[in-house]
Amino acid sequence: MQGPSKLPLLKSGIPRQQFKKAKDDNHVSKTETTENKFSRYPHLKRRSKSTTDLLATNILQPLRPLQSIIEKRLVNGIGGSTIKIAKTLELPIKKNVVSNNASKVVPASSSKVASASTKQNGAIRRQTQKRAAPKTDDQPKAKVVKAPEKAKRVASWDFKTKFQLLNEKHGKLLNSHKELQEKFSNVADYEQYYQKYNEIQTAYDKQTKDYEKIAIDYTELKSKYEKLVADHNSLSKTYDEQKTLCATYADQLRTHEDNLELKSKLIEKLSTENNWFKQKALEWENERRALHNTIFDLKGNIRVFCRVRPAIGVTEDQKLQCMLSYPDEYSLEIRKTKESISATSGKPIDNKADFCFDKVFSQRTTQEELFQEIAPYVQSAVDGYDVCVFAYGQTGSGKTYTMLGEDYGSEGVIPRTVSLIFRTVEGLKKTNWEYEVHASVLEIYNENLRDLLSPTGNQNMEIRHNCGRETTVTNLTIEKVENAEDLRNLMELAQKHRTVAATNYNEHSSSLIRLWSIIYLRSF
Ligand SMILES: Nc1ncnc2c1ncn2[C@@H]1O[C@H](COP(=O)(O)OP(=O)(O)OP(=O)(O)O)[C@@H](O)[C@H]1O
Repeated sequence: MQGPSKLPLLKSGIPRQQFKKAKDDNHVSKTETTENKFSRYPHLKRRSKSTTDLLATNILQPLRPLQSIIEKRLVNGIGGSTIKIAKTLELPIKKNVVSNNASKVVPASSSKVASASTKQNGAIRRQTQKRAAPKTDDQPKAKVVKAPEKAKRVASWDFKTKFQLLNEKHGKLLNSHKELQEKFSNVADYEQYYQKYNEIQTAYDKQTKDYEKIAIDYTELKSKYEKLVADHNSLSKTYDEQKTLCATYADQLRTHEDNLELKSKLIEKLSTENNWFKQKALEWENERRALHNTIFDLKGNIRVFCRVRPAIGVTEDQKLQCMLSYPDEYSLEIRKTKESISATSGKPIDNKADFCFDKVFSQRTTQEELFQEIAPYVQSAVDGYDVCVFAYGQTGSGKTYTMLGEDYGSEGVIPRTVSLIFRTVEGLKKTNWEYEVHASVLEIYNENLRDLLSPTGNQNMEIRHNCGRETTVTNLTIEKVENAEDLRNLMELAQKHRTVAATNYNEHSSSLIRLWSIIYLRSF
């Protein structure tokens, strides 16, 4: 260890080697420092300390709150005079602050000019640093470049002048403070900006909510869009299939159209032939009618048939009084079972009788077989000729059974005639014939006429014959019938009226003539 006592001391009492080191480190001025002077003039040092304390208490301390503001203003480019004041007052000044004036605060390595200026004013700066060092050890140190103007030298003991200078600087600081206050009046603008900011924030929040809503809608729409795209693809596929199908159908349609054209021509040809055949059929029909009528004329206009009904209420062991035999289809032979002897000659009487008819129907003849013989007359009626079919015989002989019949399968002549008429008419309509069928039912009893289709049974009726050989009955109900069912209904109605009227006369009287049906056809 090297103790300080062994080093040569300077006049101020500082070891020379230490002083030299301080000088090299630029911590100590070449000239005599204020501290040395104070050490030489203790009374000045005491006065100086009390004045510095006074300044620090009364001037510097109130100005401390402005320190940060001044720094900000310096950063924002406030004039170099403020920097000077700050430097003078040893206020901590931020680095990297560049002023437009001659005085600058710059980084130590940023400018050679700054270094040169620092050298020129090294003494003053070192003095200031030395004074300020004990007060603000923890404050950041700033490299201050003083303006090149020559500072007014003030004697170190002339505290009055220093105080005046400080007062002037204080006044300048106040002015600066005033300027700053004026500039801080822009706070109102900031409030407006803040209000504007709030409005913008509110609008931003609203826009954010709208955006979120739109985002949700967008998601839904996107899913819908994707669904629609899928549907579109499906429909497109179906459309393509249908298009292909349409093309196939179009080809088929063209083929059918060609076929249709051919068939139309064929139909036209067949239609011509059909008309020819219709014409021929009409001619043949007229010829047939003429031949049919000729045959009936040859057979005779009035034809008599005989039908034998089976015995009713007779058992097989009971012996009948007569025997029937049918030598041929036109003859009927009746023979008595008991021989009788002539009272005059005493010889046996011939008990046999022979009858001839246009046709004989035995008791085994069915309704169908009988109608086969009647049917040609129906054809004559349809051909336009007058035809009358009636049954004659004693009571219980089977007239009603033959003409009307009984249950299903044993229908008589009239129901079968009705069915045949309408079948024939339907066939003839195809050969351009038009038919109307009318029906009436008339009963004659003791020269009195009764209309069986009228509920009141019209009494004022007369039979009249005109020159055209047409026989009519006045006030007779004539109903137009469209089909077989209509005609059967009319016959049921006539049967009903007949039953009511039967109480007024003798049903078994030979004076009763019942014209069950007068059916006439009108052809065009
Ligand atoms: N061919 C037949 N086959 C079977 N039964 C028959 C035949 N003809 C008639 N009959 C029967 O004889 C009975 C008398 O017949 P129907 O009533 O037809 O006689 P009718 O001549 O009409 O008598 P009326 O003049 O009194 O009215 C009936 O019971 C009927 O069923």
